[in-house]
Amino acid sequence: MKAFLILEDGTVFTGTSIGSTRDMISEIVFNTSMTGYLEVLTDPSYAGQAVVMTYPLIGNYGITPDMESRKAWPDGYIVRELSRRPSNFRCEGTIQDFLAQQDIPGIAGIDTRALTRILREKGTMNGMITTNLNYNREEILPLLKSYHIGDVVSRATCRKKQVLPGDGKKVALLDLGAKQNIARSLHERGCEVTIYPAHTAAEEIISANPDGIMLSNGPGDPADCVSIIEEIKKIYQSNIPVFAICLGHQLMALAAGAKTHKLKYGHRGGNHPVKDLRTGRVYISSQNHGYVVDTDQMDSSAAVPAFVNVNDGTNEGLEYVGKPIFTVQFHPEACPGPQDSGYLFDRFLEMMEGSNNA
Ligand SMILES: NC(=O)CC[C@H](N)C(=O)O
Repeated sequence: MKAFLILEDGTVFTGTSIGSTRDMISEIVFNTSMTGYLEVLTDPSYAGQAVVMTYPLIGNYGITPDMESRKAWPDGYIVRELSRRPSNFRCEGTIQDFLAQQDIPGIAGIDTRALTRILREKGTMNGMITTNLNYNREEILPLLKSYHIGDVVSRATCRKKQVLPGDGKKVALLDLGAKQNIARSLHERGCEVTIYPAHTAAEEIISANPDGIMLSNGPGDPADCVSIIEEIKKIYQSNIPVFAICLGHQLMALAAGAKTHKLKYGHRGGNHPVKDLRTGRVYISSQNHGYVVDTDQMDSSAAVPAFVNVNDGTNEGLEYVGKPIFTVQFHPEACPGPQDSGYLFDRFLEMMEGSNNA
């Protein structure tokens, strides 16, 4: 069946429908990872976005047990070509069936590199995938222009508190739409991990007396998370060690009085170089973010840059002054992508060892 991708600037791509055939409107973002499409699909940070994969052949190893959460999150999925016959000893099905089961509309057979060039030059924009042959472009364009994602963290977070037992440090993980490998990375280092829903009051977390608090990744515009930022301000005031990733990093910065802004087309992929300003060493990181902390206007008595993106010089991490808090914009939990920065979980463990609170 034919499908169309209509962009906010009026460009139309014609391809083949994959997954669900219903209409969808979303923000269109591109990911440059060459593998790990299942971890991308199940990363809750994609809630409220449709993902274009720039790598031209997707689905080669089918659906494997590499889910990063309970379901797929993107509103839509855009590929050049889907593998017709996946092959892998762990393969449990095809991506086509998975997208249909998860009710995600997609489009295949379009020039995803041409599409990515448009998004890179004009910036991220909204788009629609439709299978309606009689779509009316003039009616659709204003809908695309006025579309706004809204509160996606509430959709992506867990419903109930959950505990992963361990004999080591007690970590409270605030689930803003967390990828599973964050909890797994702490758990495999012996930690007892208590996962809290995003709207948990800071008092509840602090009164459980954890050795450390981890703020996870998550979807949407960080500045929209007004009530969560208020709770994070209380976490900032406590002297409990904090490690935060991506949305967690942005929310801690907002809680400390900084500002965030939207990047032209974001960083999404598995080969973004980041420099650790403490050691001068560069790591290749996994990334998925559209917003960034504005360090130009940040009060340097509150926090100082700890990592910087080597490609565009944007902030990739902060170290808080006089507080056991450090936060990163990239993904040390990888999944998908390089595991080079996994050592940051060890740094968090060391920080919990050294803290008065621990
Ligand atoms: N992976 C994330 O946590 C992303 C954070 C935020 N939603 C952004 O796009 O910048």
